Amino acid sequence: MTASRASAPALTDVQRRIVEEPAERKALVTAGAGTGKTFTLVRRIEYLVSEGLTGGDLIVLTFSRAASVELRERLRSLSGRSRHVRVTTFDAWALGLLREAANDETWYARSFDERIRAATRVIEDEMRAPESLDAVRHVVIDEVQDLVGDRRQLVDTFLDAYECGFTIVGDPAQAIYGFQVQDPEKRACDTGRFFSRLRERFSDELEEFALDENFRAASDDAACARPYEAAVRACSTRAEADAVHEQLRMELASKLEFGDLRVRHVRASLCDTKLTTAILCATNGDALLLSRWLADLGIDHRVRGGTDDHSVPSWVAQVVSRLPGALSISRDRFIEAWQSLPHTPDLDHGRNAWQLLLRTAGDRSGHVVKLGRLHEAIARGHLPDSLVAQQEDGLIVSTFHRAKGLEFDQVLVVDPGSLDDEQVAADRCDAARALYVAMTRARHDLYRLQPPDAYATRHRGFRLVRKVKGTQRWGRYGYKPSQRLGLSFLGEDVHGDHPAGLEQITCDPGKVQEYLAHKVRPGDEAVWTRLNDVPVAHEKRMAPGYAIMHGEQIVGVASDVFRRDLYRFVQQWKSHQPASWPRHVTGTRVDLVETVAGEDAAAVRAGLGPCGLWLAPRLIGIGRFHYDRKGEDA
Ligand SMILES: Nc1ncnc2c1ncn2[C@@H]1O[C@H](COP(=O)(O)OP(=O)(O)OP(=O)(O)O)[C@@H](O)[C@H]1O
Repeated sequence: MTASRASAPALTDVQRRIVEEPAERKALVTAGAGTGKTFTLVRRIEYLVSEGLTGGDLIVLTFSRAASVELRERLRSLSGRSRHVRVTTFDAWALGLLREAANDETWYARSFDERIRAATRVIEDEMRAPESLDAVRHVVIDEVQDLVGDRRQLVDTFLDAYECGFTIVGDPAQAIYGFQVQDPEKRACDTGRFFSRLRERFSDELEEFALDENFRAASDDAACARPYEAAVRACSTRAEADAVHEQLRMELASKLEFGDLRVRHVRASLCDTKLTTAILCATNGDALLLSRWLADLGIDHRVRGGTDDHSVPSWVAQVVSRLPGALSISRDRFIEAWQSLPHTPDLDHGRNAWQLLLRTAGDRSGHVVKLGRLHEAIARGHLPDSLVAQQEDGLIVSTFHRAKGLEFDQVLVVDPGSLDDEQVAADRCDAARALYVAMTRARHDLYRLQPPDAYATRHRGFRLVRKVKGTQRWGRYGYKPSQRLGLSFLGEDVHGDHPAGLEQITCDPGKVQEYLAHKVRPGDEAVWTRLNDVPVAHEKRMAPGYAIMHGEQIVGVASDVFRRDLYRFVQQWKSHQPASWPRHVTGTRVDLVETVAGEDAAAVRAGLGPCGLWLAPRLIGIGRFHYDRKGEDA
């Protein structure tokens, strides 16, 4: 997705004007999909750096870790000091401000939204606002259409309080991060409010720009959603959303069907490594079922996680396990351990890995990594974006939302179907904009893809796979209201406090770690097996324990989060009867093997050293329940 500076395309006249504005300029750029907003921002940052701005003078803000990694990657392709500009998410920026204002470590334990609100109060209060903010000369924000709720307030407050220039870019037609404001009414009011506030507040100084040349779409098919941009941008009522959603669906229906994936040459063109390919679905439930279909056909792929899903790579725990008893690591010891890892990782990658660890948990000298600090950073999720970046190569399956900001050579879009009657206007507008985003991601080819009924969330107009109330999960229901046939998995479903083998079901934890490092691969099947028949603690509202099996080997046990959500799901209908719990749950796959930070004492008891870091599988998919009792089998 990046190009070296020498081979980078030339800027258009408007792009150049934006790029070369003085640092004190307040510039708002609104433009459609694929018109080069991010491309222009990168060059703008490069220009500002060439004009003498440094890390302290320049703030670059993005929404998600994925967006900040993408922007940083693009900056890295440039030469000089712009490679080192700090790109940060709103959440990381807020946390940084709070820590500067008062070195109170308890901020880590608060939610993202709490930190954002607290950081806003810090900026408002002259006595507490960090001095570093006085130095800021320019703020760059990408995808500003998503700025709603607390994050909008944070930026509003900062721009009111500090006199600095800004370059803010966005596309109102792609405003779909509605989850930041749960209440759809409030969300409808908030959408677009940042743009209008900016225009009011800086009416005299604001310089507005529009980009209108689409550089992404190199074919008519790839450009087919463009004519709907104005309608998508403007839609705010139920009728408008329904109309444009239907028009986009009809446009999609006129595109070529990708073909039957059971046919070998069709599969081969899906997995062509010379092309980047994405399959996009409306919901995560759709994406998980589609992923199951691909797995059943033996097609390698990755499901794109959410913005806050992050996993620490397995090499971290593997390196630590090669340094028994160590409390800190030097570069030489790290490289030595790195070279002994399985799957012969290359040395350049090892040198980068060392730099990432230093950034995460380096000591004052900048030459040694403290393992205690590393444990703390992993446990708190306070990690550099590049350490936890999702792997983006190969075939990607994603929701429409999560594909925002990305582009691919070929894109296959699954028809989202008509909007549900019960959806309110704000959600309908979000859905129309999400479909527009999906249909604007292709560089060359845009296709339709229809999964078979067995892998679709709807059957004969009935939603058999739907969101489970009060959880982030997707549930598989039957035609009878009492039927509970499966549940989706989340990142935190494998118990992380103690390593596999130590509690609930005992075996040699060291051997499990070896097994995870050498035998478990992304895409492998995992089966959840109920550990006991005791109808567990109803007062704790938890389902029984489950062991996670990879073939004959136990690789983990279910976390309390999973057991509570399973309890809630199964008991939803049968609240006055003792529930029957699935004997097995199949249909889960290993997403990856990751490093987790658990209890130090548990690691010591397990013979895994003093650092509390070990390997655990992360699982994905919508499981399928298998019950003991006849007639209830899924
Ligand atoms: N002046 C240009 N000449 C040639 N290609 C360009 C130019 N500007 C941008 N591009 C290319 O157009 C594509 C889209 O650019 P970019 O991702 O920056 O668009 P965007 O407006 O941020 O898109 P979206 O909002 O849809 O994510 C990229 O491949 C980029 O390299």
